[in-house]
Amino acid sequence: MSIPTLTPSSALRIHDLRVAYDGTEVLRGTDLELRTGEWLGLIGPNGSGKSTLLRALVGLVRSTGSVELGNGGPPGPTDLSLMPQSPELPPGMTVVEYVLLGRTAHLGWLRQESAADRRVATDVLRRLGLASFAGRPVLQLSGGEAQRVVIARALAQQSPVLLLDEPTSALDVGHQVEVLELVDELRHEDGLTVVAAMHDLGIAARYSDRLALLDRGSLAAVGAPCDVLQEDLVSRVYGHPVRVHELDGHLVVVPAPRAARHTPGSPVSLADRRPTPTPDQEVS
Ligand SMILES: Nc1ncnc2c1ncn2[C@@H]1O[C@H](COP(=O)(O)OP(=O)(O)OP(=O)(O)O)[C@@H](O)[C@H]1O
Repeated sequence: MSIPTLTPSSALRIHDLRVAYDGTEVLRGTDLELRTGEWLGLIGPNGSGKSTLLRALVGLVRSTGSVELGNGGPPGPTDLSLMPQSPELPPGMTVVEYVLLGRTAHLGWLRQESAADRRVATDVLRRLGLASFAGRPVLQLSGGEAQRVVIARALAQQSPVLLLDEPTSALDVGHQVEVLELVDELRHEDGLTVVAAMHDLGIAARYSDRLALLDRGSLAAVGAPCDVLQEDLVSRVYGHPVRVHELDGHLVVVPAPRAARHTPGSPVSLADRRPTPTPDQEVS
């Protein structure tokens, strides 16, 4: 695979990134270049390598290949911020203390948060509608509240590149839109670059400039959502037929029946005519 050219507006260049667990390669030679301010949606079935790719970018798993910032150097501790899929919430910590952990990489040698760090944390909490939760123990939050607090911690890091691993999986539709709109606002206002692994293909298409589709550790397609969300490609990669529709100008992906068992007017198969067995006729 050819090396993508690093343009001056690149936020990140990933070249030949590979990860193996116990000798089995689960991420195979990934090449991607992210433009500054771009939103890249990472999609693919369970186990296709989305989290592994995000974790490799921040050095949480051992990888080979290279990850470079736009200036050609390796990312430092404040350059990439990852919101993990299932973070552990520390017992005994309040919401604001947890969000302040996002400032860790910015702390000076005294390791003390400044008033400016606390301002960032409270501002992020306010923007996510979590101000009233600041003093609550993190372990007492609902799943959706906890997910927003974890996003708040990632945003408090104020990194130019934000990596989100299924950021809205626990959120109701209202909070889903609220969180994604806030991230979108930040990227337009501050030039934030976003990589978000998402299972809802319609939502991914709605917010992403480009989608990267992973299939068993390899990139099957990268491009504009309408080019990647092709019925035959998505059906093949996900192993289930899908239909892609356009609704109010947005793409919607819905599962299709694997094969119609019976439609009115069509011949009924023998299997369909067979009477349902009574309990004593059940075969083991
Ligand atoms: N720590 C680990 N040790 C061994 N194998 C792992 C480990 N973490 C992930 N894997 C394997 O690597 C592959 C990719 O997993 P990964 O979590 O990156 O997939 P994913 O696309 O994020 O999946 P999902 O959509 O289910 O979250 C899977 O086969 C998974 O079982």
